[in-house]
Amino acid sequence: MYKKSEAVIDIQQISYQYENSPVLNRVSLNVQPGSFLGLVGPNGSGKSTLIKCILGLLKPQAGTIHLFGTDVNHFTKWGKVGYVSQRANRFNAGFPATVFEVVSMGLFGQLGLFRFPKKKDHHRVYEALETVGMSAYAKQSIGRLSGGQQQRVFIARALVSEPELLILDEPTVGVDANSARHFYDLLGNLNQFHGLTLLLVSHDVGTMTRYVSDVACLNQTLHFHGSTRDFEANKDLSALYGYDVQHVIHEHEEMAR
Ligand SMILES: Nc1ncnc2c1ncn2[C@@H]1O[C@H](COP(=O)(O)OP(=O)(O)OP(=O)(O)O)[C@@H](O)[C@H]1O
Repeated sequence: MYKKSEAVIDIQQISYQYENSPVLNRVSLNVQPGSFLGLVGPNGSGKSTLIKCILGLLKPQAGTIHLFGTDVNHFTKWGKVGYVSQRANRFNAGFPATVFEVVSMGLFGQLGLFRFPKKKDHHRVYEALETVGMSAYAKQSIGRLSGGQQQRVFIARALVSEPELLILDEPTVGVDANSARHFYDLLGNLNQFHGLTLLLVSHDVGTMTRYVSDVACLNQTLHFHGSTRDFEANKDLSALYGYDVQHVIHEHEEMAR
């Protein structure tokens, strides 16, 4: 039995609806320190909505969410939480920022917008780029990198504030299979050797389950939450959540681009 204060994320019975359409129904989930949780579910099952609730961007109509033991409504230590969104790797070639500048943006939360990075911060940016194997690209323009390389830069941006929890929403959409594999290797290393707690939303269940320690299956309600081994042993569940899921872009997402 875990204590609430020990969980990195503790979600109790949350429900969320957009106007009249219910999306999350009494979802409870906890993420323990050092774990690597893969969140899976079909299109429209509420995964991104759940992530937005965890990040305090949406307020559930019922239930509670605690981050590091603090109610999300009162949580202020956002430097502990890194987030990489679905659309992080979609900069076009003309975007006027270097890789170094993009990663430096991850420090703004701590520095304040009007303080320029000092030498120490400079070092942290390079260290984060080193961790993701992209330090050689620091001076390049972000838009000229491949989708997979951009994605690594966004991980570096999230790492520069030295988070304890990293949340990634569909990070490998639009990235080729080889880059995606390298990307998962990187996440596996961050989890195992840097002790980072990870929450990953992905449709690529086959690849994901080779890396994650735990799996949560969501379709408005939580259908399963347990170890990867137990998920794979449950053949009906792994077939249902593993193979019939395609990534489809929603109309409201398309409009937001
Ligand atoms: N801003 C919004 N306004 C109204 N409805 C929304 C909004 N965002 C999402 N929805 C709807 O809520 C449901 C859940 O969406 P959500 O994006 O959380 O699902 P998802 O599991 O992340 O889907 P996908 O795997 O396709 O990204 C969908 O039916 C979606 O159309």
